[in-house]
Amino acid sequence: MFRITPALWERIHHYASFPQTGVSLQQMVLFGQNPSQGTLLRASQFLLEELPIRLAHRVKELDQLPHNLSDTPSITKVKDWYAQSFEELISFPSPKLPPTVREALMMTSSDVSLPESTTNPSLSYYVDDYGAPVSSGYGLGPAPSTGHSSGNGSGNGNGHHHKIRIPMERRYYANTTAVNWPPEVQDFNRRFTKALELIKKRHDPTVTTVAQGVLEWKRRQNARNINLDVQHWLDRFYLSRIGIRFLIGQHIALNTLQPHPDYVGIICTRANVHDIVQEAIENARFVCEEHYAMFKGPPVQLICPKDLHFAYVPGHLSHICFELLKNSLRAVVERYGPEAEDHFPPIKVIVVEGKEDITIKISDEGGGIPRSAIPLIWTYMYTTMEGQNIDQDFQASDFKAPMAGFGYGLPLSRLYARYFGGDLRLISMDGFGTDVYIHLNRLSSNREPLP
Ligand SMILES: Nc1ncnc2c1ncn2[C@@H]1O[C@H](COP(=O)(O)OP(=O)(O)OP(=O)(O)O)[C@@H](O)[C@H]1O
Repeated sequence: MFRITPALWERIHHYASFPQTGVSLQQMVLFGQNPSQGTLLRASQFLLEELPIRLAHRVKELDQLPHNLSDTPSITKVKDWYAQSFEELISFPSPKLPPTVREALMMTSSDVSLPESTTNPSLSYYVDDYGAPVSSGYGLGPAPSTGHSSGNGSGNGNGHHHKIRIPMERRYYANTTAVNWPPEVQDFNRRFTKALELIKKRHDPTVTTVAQGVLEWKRRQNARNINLDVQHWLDRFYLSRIGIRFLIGQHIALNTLQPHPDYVGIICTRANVHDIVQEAIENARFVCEEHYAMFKGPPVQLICPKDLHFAYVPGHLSHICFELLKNSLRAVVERYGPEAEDHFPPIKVIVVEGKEDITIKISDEGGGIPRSAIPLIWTYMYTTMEGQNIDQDFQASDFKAPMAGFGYGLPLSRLYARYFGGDLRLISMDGFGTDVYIHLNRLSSNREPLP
């Protein structure tokens, strides 16, 4: 079993004293196009610096959770995973590179204009425990030296040597197409990708394990709902996890997937909204029919231009739509009863493209939600499904959920929407039905909100 030694704690605290650096979807698209081994190396070096900072922030937070939550075995387990991944990254051996290659790596592009990112509007939602808005963590503060970060191996590796921090777009990217990369570079990229794959896998069950911890704690406290500070903490923690997994997933994809004209890593530059929503409708109806043992679930009407494209991570959008559709289907079935199979009122999905946003509205006639319950629906663990238990199968991934019962659908979907500068809103007409609006920022220049 992994243990956090006092020396490791010291490193964790040191890294946690540095701000995290947010990236935007637009930057990731531009930097990841036609990557050379040099670009990939540069991206690895950025991650070797950025990921330990993000992980360290989380280990520290996991350790300082309020109300003795950090004592639950599940939370301790998650903390150890974060610390272990942190240690693997900070001790990852740097490549031995000839001076010419090191110089080439430091070159940033002159013919590509590097896009800057803008503040993510959802950042204002993530306040710290004292009610103050959290900072974006972006800026020119000092960064810890990892011995990898500058690409020239000049860091002393003891973590106490500071240097001026350059903006993300210059740290992540180098214009390296005309360089002949020695085999060491490819070898390093391959090894680093393998290490990231292991780390990603280790953290697969994080959401369910943390949920388990909160559930244990809720039972111990005999509490019906979770406190506001725990709620805020979970929002920050899960949001940060989306970001860490996005960076890791993007890097693995860039290193391992065959080039595709519509994809840069896991980002689809021409994500077709109609097709993604249609697929989510089919999947949600299937799960609903299985769950209620029905032949035909409530009908879903989709009104969406067939040629509406934008740059997005399709997995994030499918996840949001699937979760919301499941909620609507369940509400309709429970209001009318499974025997009303042929008379269910349809759920309407309308997609519209505006100047800044693409908005998806999902309207159901499932009876709505009483106003008194509205604040609760955004809290984790709030569900009206009977027999709340964490399905062990759910561990496999975030994207394989049962019909309902976990109380994570709405709050997690909202985090996914906010991650790239969008939002999620719900308006209910008690006694009639619910409208949910998914706002997606189509400009994709917002950097990640990093609490
Ligand atoms: N469209 C809707 N109509 C009526 N009630 C809804 C609707 N959407 C959500 N709710 C209510 O909000 C609660 C919380 O929803 P949420 O999606 O967060 O969790 P869940 O569906 O219960 O479980 P899961 O984590 O599996 O999604 C639901 O249990 C339900 O009572």
